[in-house]
Amino acid sequence: MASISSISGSKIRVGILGASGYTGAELVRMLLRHPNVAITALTAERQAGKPMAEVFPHLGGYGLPDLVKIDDLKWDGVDFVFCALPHGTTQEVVSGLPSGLKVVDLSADFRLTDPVEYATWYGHEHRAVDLQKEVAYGLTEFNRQGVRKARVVANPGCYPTCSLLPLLPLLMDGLIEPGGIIIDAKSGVSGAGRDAKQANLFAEVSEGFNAYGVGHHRHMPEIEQELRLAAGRPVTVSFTPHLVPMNRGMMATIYVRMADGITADDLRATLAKRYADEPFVGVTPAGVVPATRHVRASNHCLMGVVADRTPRGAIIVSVIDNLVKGASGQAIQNMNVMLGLDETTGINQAPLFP
Ligand SMILES: NC(=O)C1=CN([C@@H]2O[C@H](COP(=O)(O)OP(=O)(O)OC[C@H]3O[C@@H](n4cnc5c(N)ncnc54)[C@H](OP(=O)(O)O)[C@@H]3O)[C@@H](O)[C@H]2O)C=CC1
Ligand SMILES: CC(=O)N[C@@H](CCC(=O)OP(=O)(O)O)C(=O)O
Repeated sequence: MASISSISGSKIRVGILGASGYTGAELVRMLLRHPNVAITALTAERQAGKPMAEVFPHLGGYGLPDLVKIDDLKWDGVDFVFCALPHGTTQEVVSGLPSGLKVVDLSADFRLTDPVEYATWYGHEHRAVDLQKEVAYGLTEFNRQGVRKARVVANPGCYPTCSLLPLLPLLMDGLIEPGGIIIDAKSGVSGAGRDAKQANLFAEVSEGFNAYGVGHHRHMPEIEQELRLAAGRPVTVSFTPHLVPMNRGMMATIYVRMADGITADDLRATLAKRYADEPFVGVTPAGVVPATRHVRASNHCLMGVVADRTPRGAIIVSVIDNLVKGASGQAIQNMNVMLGLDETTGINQAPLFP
């Protein structure tokens, strides 16, 4: 049998932990068209031992390695790791990896910089406090330098990505007030992962939709952590996620109060200027708000701004694909930055419409 390095030539040999899950499969789908990458290892837990095509028939015929348990993985055949495991399992796994490996972690385990805050929201002590200090938060458009230098990158959550991209530039420029921000967000069901859960059964999800985590969702501290850095002072948000009957897609409808003398046109102009050179972030023209199908299966975030009738009120609508810019696409964007590749390599496909 040929060795891994001779199969992959000079390509970067990538391992995906959690490849039997939704974000793992999305990483595989996207990396198969990445010209600098060879997928050399895929792991699973309950599905270990199976060929990828048995778990995901749409990924058959690409010569992918079979799924193995993490403990059975041959690390000498891997240069770069994507970790797509449930939060709570990842701190121990990542801190046990060979020290030369670069990692993008898609879970929430390394996103909160304060281990005390982590313990408060995730219900257990942080298990890799020393490693946490060297992790970069990977909202790529706002931390390229940190991501470039980091060995471990914490990929942001899907709701934080969708909310932070419009809010950060406006807070940084003092165009909106840091108090009273309301984020009313909706996610497709793939956001909850592939694990069987009663709440995600067709009969529970279809023909209706529901709010969840009301008043206490764990993405709140992550959003506030990054908004605090942008505003230079504490920021609290009201954040309510909803589960809607679609497979993929996410929308955040955000209510903000503008600073004195600022108009919705000013907000739109500021966002358009901030993102003019960004390949993955766009702003819709006045009078147009984006829909989830405008970014489906792409690494794009699209946002629109409208004046509200309330005094100094504005409404921002931001959309992403939770599995792409909200997870696997942004993870590959971060890998590209960490490896000094063109940031758009392998992930610059247009959205799938309709
Ligand atoms: N889905 C989304 O839209 C987003 C997800 N994320 C985060 O990305 C991570 C992966 O999410 P997602 O792909 O949706 O999750 P899934 O539930 O679909 O997949 C989880 C994966 O982890 C494996 N796994 C589960 N438990 C263990 C364990 N104890 N040890 C080793 N492997 C294990 C599963 O293997 P098996 O099935 O074989 O047991 C599976 O491959 C999560 O942390 C999630 O919060 C982040 C942003 C968006
Ligand atoms: C629809 C749905 O259930 N979505 C998930 C968010 C997915 C995600 O980004 O979660 P992590 O922070 O674990 O990465 C949730 O609300 O928990």
